Order: sequence, then structure tokens, then C-alpha cells
Amino acid sequence: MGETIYASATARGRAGVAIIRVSGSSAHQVCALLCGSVPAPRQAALRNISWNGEILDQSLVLIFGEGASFTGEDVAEFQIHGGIAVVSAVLRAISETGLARLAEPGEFTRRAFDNGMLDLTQVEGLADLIDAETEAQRKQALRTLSGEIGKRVEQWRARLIRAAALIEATIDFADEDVPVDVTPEVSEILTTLLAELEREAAAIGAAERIREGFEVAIVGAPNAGKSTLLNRLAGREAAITSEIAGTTRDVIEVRMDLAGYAVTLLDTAGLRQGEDPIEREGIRRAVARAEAADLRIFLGPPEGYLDPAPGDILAQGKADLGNTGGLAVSGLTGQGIEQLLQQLAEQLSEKVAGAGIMVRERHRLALGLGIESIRQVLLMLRQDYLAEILAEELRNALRALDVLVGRIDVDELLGEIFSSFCIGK
Ligand SMILES: Nc1nc2c(ncn2[C@@H]2O[C@H](COP(=O)(O)OP(=O)(O)OP(=O)(O)O)[C@@H](O)[C@H]2O)c(=O)[nH]1
Repeated sequence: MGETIYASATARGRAGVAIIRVSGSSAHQVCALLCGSVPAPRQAALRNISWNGEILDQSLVLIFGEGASFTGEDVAEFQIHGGIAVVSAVLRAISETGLARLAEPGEFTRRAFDNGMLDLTQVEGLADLIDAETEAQRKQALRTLSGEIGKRVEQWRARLIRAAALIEATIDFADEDVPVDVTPEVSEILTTLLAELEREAAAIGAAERIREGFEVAIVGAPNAGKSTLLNRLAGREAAITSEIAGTTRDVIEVRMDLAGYAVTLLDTAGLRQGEDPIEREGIRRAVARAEAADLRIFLGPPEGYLDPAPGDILAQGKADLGNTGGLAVSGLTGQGIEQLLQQLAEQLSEKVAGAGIMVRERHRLALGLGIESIRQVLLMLRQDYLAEILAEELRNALRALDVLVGRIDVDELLGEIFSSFCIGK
């Protein structure tokens, strides 16, 4: 067990309850000094926290033993009253025991990883769960945190190891004339594995959209009511609206939760042939951003600047003025907004339907390396390469999977991943 560390696990500020966590070899001793005794592990116990002969607060104390805590070390958790002075007093007392130091950002999780309580993908899942703002993000992050990727990778590894063992056997017995040709079995294992990895890699895009959010652009002619619609959808005055056509010149972004999905709504400049060079630039940007978005809402007929893609929503604005045809909406009165939201939700859930268990670019890169190596091996098998070379390439594939779960080459990754954590996590 490492040096003992402590920090508040809850955010600073006034609250009913705050939780202070202590982890490391002296964690239980810190508890004994502050509370007079150490409660039985995993049983909540009410204790007075005292220091220098003064009661600081009444606390619910939880004790965890080595190997059975979040960090994998001895842990003491104090649920105290969430007042700023209470938290400060208890933190000061812990520091004054001289047994523990303040934790660095992400240090609790770092220890959980170092002690094998979480693999790297679970650490990422935890970060995602803490950052989750929508239902879809929460569900996905929880799945990642549960270790689903690690389990899948373990199955893939086992098959790679089987293939490697078959090939290594031919090396070991090279002089003795191996009676069986292992090529068909190795080829069978790798072909199926390759297909699975490719399927998984292809499904990352949808999962990434859940994690990072979708972009939905509102496009249409000047004065079509785009900004008013955006404000209505976002429920606040995010974009400037006015009667003067061409008010929106840059792309305005509003982040919102749409049916459980994180969505950035984009309000773009009205599309028209203008003389004004600034407006023309605005229109150029509008078209580029709208094209790159995941989905577009066309207010009014597309005027040829931009073609609707499958799934895009074609709507008619200012429905309150009697505009009809298709989906008629009014940002001003709210007419048709429910239906529009419904259609948006349907389109988004269609886009994430194939989401896999891998969720980020890092996973895509690692899988990509594995896929590349397996393809190579299959090619070499067909061309009767030396078993030693095949074995080496198979080790590359294994290495890619090990990097994915953080079994090797983690230092650089850890720095990047833990930089997103703050103190107490
Ligand atoms: N009656 C009615 N008027 C609307 C509606 N939506 C917008 N307007 C009005 O139409 C004008 C233009 O609205 P905006 O939302 O700024 O339109 P826009 O498409 O963003 O315009 P640009 O930024 O110029 O491209 C404003 O005077 C709005 O009040 C609507 O649903 N019904």
C-alpha cells in the first residue's frame, strides 16, 4: 500500500453531506485517531470526530479493507455535514495527524488502476460517468465502467493466444517434422476474430456520438425563423433574433439534452445570394458547418445551397402565419415543436442503434492496430511465411489489445486520462 492520501470526494460548497476519503496504509489509523476506534469494515457506524479535545462533527464512518475498496487499499470514509467550516476542520485534523497528505487530482482512481481494481477502459468509463450530462451518456458510461470492454478483450486475447500457441508449436517442432498442418485452424480462428474486431471498430462512431454529443444544424433562408426556433428548442434566448434579414452571421451553438442525447444545436446564417462580403463568409461557414453536422433541420424549402441528407428533417417555419405543408413549426408560438422534437429523437436513436461497447478514438486506434496485424498474419499464412515471422506479428496484435485495456504502455495515456480528473476522484 502506498502513502496515505486524503481529500474531499464531494464538491466544495454548502451541502447536507460531504464525504472525506482517506486511502492508504494509515487510513484506519487516521480513523482511530479521529474517532477513538475503527468500526468493522463495510458497516456504517456513527462516531464523533474529535481533534485536540474538541468535537468537530458527528460522522457516519465507513471502513474498507485492502483489496475490498475502490482504491484496493485500506480506506476510511467520513460522511460529515457539508458545511464549509466543517469540511475544512476535518481536513485540517487529518492533515495534523501527520499520517496522510492531500491527494493529487485523480489519485484515488490512479491507485485503483495501479492495484488492478479497474482497467484503463474502466477508468475512462468512470471519467465519462462523472461527466455524463444525459441519460444516454450515463447508460453508456456505466457499461464501460462495468468492465465490458475488458471482458471482450479477454476473449479475443484467448483466441489470439491459441493461434499463437499453434504457430509456436510448429517452431518448436520444426526439426521433427510436425505431423499436423496448423494453418487451417489458425486461419479459421483469425478470420472469425478479424470479422468481430472489424464489426466492433465500425460501431465506435455511434458510441462516440453519444459520448461527445450530436450536432444538429438549423438551416434555411434569411428570416425563416431559425434563431427563434433555436431559442424555443433550447428554452432560452441563446441566439439574437431580429426582423432584419441576415442577423445571424456566425454559427451560434447551444448545448442541450434532447431525449437523453447530448445535442449541440447550431444556428446558422440565412442562406441567400448576398453582396455583403461578411454575410457571404457567414453563409460559406453556415454551409460547411451544416454539412458536417450529424443532422439538419431545414426551415422552408432547401434553396440549392445544401442538399438534405437521408434522415434530415424538412420543416416549414412560422406555422402560426398559416404556413403549412410537411412538418409545420413555429418558434414563436411553439406550434409543432413537440412533433419536431419527436422526429429529432427518432433520428438520433436511429443513429446510435448500432453503438458498440468501444466508445472513443483511443479504442479505435488500438483496435485498428490489432486488425492490421491480424490481416497481415492471414496474408502471410497464405504465402507460407516462416512461423517465426507469423508469431511476431501475432504478438503485435496481442500488444494492441493489451494497450487497449492498459496492460502495457500506459504512462503517456495515464497522464492524459487522469488530467481530466480533479482532486478527490
Ligand atoms: N409569426 C412568426 N414570426 C416568427 C417566427 N419565427 C420567427 N419569427 C420572426 O421572424 C423574424 C426573423 O426571425 P429569426 O429567428 O431572427 O430568423 P432567422 O432565420 O434566424 O434569420 P437570419 O438570422 O436573418 O437568418 C423575427 O422578426 C421573428 O420574430 C414564427 O414562428 N412565427
